[in-house]
Amino acid sequence: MLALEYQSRAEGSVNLPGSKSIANRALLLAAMAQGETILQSVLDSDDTRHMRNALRKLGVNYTEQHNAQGLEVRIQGRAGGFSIADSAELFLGNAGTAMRPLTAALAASQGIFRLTGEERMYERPIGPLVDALRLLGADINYLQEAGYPPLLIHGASLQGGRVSIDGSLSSQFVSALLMALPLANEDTVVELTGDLVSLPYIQLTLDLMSRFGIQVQQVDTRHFIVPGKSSYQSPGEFVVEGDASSASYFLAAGAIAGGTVTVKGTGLASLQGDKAFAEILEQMGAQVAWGQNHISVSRGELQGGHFDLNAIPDAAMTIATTALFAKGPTEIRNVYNWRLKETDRLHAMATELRKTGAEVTEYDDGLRIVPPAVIQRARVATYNDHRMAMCFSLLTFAPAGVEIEDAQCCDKTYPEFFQDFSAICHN
Ligand SMILES: O=C(O)C1=C[C@@H](OP(=O)(O)O)[C@@H](O)[C@H](O)C1
Ligand SMILES: C=C(OP(=O)(O)O)C(=O)O
Repeated sequence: MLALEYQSRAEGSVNLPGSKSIANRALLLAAMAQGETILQSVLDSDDTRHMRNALRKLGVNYTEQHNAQGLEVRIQGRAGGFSIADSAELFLGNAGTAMRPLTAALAASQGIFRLTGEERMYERPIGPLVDALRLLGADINYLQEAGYPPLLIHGASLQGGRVSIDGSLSSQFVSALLMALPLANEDTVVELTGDLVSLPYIQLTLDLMSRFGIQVQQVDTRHFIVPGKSSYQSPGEFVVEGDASSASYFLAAGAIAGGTVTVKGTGLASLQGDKAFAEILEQMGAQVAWGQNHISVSRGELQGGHFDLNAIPDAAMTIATTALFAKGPTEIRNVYNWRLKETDRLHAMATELRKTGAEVTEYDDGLRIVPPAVIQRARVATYNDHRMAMCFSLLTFAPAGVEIEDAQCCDKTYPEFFQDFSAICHN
């Protein structure tokens, strides 16, 4: 249990760790590309370790070295899919950005692959992705419950042509399919169905594919054409930008208790949708200054509000704890898929926010949070969810402080979070 005592002020700057979403995409695309890729500032955390270990088991040659910018990974690309002589078991923890993309890439590779993970991974759906891949000729079997990992994949050649995929539970299904389709035998027209979620992550995938030499044609918001029989091309050196979701905890600290807090590594030029978190803070009353590659936030009189946060589901959790410091209620809506992530985040968040004295209504797709007159000291359970540990750290700015159970679950995306966070906190 980690006790965070009262801190009256937030001030300083932080060099963000690399983006999880970009690192796991870049690692996979570099492994399938023609030529050597040197990835710089790669996030070194559980989620990217699962991807890196999986690539190693798939026979990808790479070296790792720490330098001043963080982790450098030099990858010898395979100029195509993966090929192993017999079978491999890949343990992917609870990393959605490893499980979903590898499922698609391995369905189009050679060999027999068993994809396993933590218990929670077996409760996170993958059915819509498997359905789409099967339509293209993939041979994928569920080893436990239909629609969920673990999976047994017999690599096959994917046909291409036309395919539709339901994007209403996770954008990762769409991203995974798009990234694997250059391995198919012909071009593929992809149609997205359902109420789409987390859209900026699909754009991120298209941007990364383009950086690795594959141009996807976007016909309209629901139709894409991906060239088949194509190989990714190494961009040479590629620098992973700072993680915009990780930035949210520091920016919220500035909004609540600034001083000015600056995050370095994400900003106007960032490819990540979660940079929009700073705009929500601004709407709540914080002062925000943008640079190409940094964002600074200073304190303002924070007001609650009504926000549709479907586009920024990860940073949205930080709005829920920031809401405790705002005047008036905050409603966060259209985040139904919080229920499918590291834990049922709607339920977990409602339960833990109530411990502070807040009045919380849990909807199917969101929360209404009425802040308490005085925030109570809570012992916050984290449900093995890194973002629960990180977003509740903001309660250090309440005079009562906060206690966080199993705080080290932040290892999933940000092992040094509490060191970096304490460096901007002052009493
Ligand atoms: O594609 C990605 O890198 C991600 C997409 C989002 O998931 P959903 O599309 O499931 O909302 C996000 O929550 C996750 O942390 C990373
Ligand atoms: C939802 C998340 O992770 P994953 O990539 O496992 O989906 C997250 O990081 O908040």
